[in-house]
Amino acid sequence: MEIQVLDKTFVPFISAERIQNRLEEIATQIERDMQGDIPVFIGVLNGSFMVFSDLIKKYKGDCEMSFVKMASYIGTQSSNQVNQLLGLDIDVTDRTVVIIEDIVDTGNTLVALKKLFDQQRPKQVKICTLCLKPEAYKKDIPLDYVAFEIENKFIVGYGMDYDKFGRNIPEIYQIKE
Ligand SMILES: O=P(O)(O)OC[C@H]1O[C@H](OP(=O)(O)OP(=O)(O)O)[C@H](O)[C@@H]1O
Ligand code: HPA
Repeated sequence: MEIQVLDKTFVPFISAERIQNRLEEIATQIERDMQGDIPVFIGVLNGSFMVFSDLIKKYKGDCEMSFVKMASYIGTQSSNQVNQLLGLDIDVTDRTVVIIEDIVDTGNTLVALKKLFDQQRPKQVKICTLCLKPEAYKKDIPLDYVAFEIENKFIVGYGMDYDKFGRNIPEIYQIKE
């Protein structure tokens, strides 16, 4: 069923069940790749709060976690300027960092995050994202874990907003054009 968020109409896109199934697979994949390392999971606020919570509940190994807060979107458009609103409060020197994003779109946020983390000389930085828009992403930072590759259309729900609204919707909706 269609939903309305502010002035835009959205149609159902990825169900809550499909999200949980993919997160189960990705948690298992990360566990396998850690090979004894204790990762530091970093959630990128605001958008990643739901995927972060669900993914780390499915991760069975030892881990640490923290958050950073970045913002760049106005409505449905990237402003191309990524502002860091909350910085890193954990020492990641020589640690394996797993950055958890809700979506990689233009990749502007990812470039800013990579710069922030590389300054701290971690052992490695892995990138995990719930959604990736391959047509929009033109940066060369490799993505390690991608739950869904999607077309280049605006989405909302499961943490992601349209102009601050829609984050609390438990599944993902796509804009109706
Ligand atoms: O690849 P990009 O084009 O940079 O887009 C991806 C970023 O955009 C969203 O954040 P936003 O800046 O909207 O802040 P929010 O997390 O508070 O919604 C999303 O959570 C990603 O962090
Ligand atoms: O499609 C999107 N929806 C919500 N937030 C976003 N941030 C980048 N792309 C998107």
